[in-house]
Amino acid sequence: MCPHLGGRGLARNGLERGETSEDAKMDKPGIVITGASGRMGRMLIAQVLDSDKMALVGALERPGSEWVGRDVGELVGRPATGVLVSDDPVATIAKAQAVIDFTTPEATLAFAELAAQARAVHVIGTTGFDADQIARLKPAARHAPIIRAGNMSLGVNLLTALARKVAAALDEDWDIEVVEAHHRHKVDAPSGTALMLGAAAAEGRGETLETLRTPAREGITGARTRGTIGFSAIRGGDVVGEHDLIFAADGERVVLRHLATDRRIFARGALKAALWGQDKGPGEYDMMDVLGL
Ligand SMILES: NC(=O)c1ccc[n+]([C@@H]2O[C@H](COP(=O)([O-])OP(=O)(O)OC[C@H]3O[C@@H](n4cnc5c(N)ncnc54)[C@H](O)[C@@H]3O)[C@@H](O)[C@H]2O)c1
Ligand SMILES: O=C(O)C1=N[C@H](C(=O)O)CCC1
Repeated sequence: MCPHLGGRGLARNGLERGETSEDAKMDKPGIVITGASGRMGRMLIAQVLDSDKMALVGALERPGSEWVGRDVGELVGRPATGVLVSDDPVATIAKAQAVIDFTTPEATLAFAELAAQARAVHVIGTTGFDADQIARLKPAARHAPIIRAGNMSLGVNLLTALARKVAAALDEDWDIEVVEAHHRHKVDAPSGTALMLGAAAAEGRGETLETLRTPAREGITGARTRGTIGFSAIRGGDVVGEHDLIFAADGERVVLRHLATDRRIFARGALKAALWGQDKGPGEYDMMDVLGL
């Protein structure tokens, strides 16, 4: 781990004598967006540019991206901002008070180390981590806050709290299944949201998802094993994200459903997390912490 490069606690209210609004803007938490040209990256850049509570200080793309060296304004169909897309995470993250990251698991692991060196809040929306990759985030969380959630929307986090309660109230006569649908470009399954809902249901039953999760079904699977949690994934078109958590018993079903129709809900949650984390100590947090659920 390198010495402290960045640091938080820069936010303050009002202008100092002789200071312009542009100067004051620099005292707001400086945000770096990774995966800048991605579906979420563009959404995040637009929301940070529109916010009066934070300032965009950097944007990252993978080396070789056609967007490297171009102004982020161009990415979101706006005038030039002076912030150029970079492929240099070391120099860019050193300037950050928060890094908002919706990329890939391996990229996120590298950014976690750099955010920790800068003592910057790392907001992780990336999904598709395996257990080993999640464990590899731990050293970074000893130096700065990491806020990670498979879904940053208020609706899904509320539903997750509800899922825990419903699962606690219903016994194993109620089979639990998660069915999710996403756009044709999504690379991971089950979705991060599906895993959040499954984990909450398992917790409600006093178990972990690792013990209750049933492998994906294909062929002659045999009858369902009582008490397990199953997952099914649909991929197609431009579906933003749909999740059903189904509790199925003889004669009746309870279905908890979330439908996302606009990616702005995820970006909104991520910006909230970046601000919330500014006065938090090192550690691992999630959106339930941010939202106080
Ligand atoms: N937690 C949530 O609320 C939430 C919401 C939406 C998407 N996601 C997740 O966010 C991730 C991204 O989703 P998306 O739809 O924006 O994908 P996307 O493919 O459109 O965007 C990912 C971007 O990351 C860039 N990237 C990859 N490696 C990089 C690197 N080393 N450095 C910099 N940039 C790099 C890619 O070039 C791409 O532009 C996925 O894991 C997705 O599941 C999470
Ligand atoms: O578009 C995606 O990819 C999404 N990923 C998250 C997940 O895996 O649940 C959240 C919904 C959209």
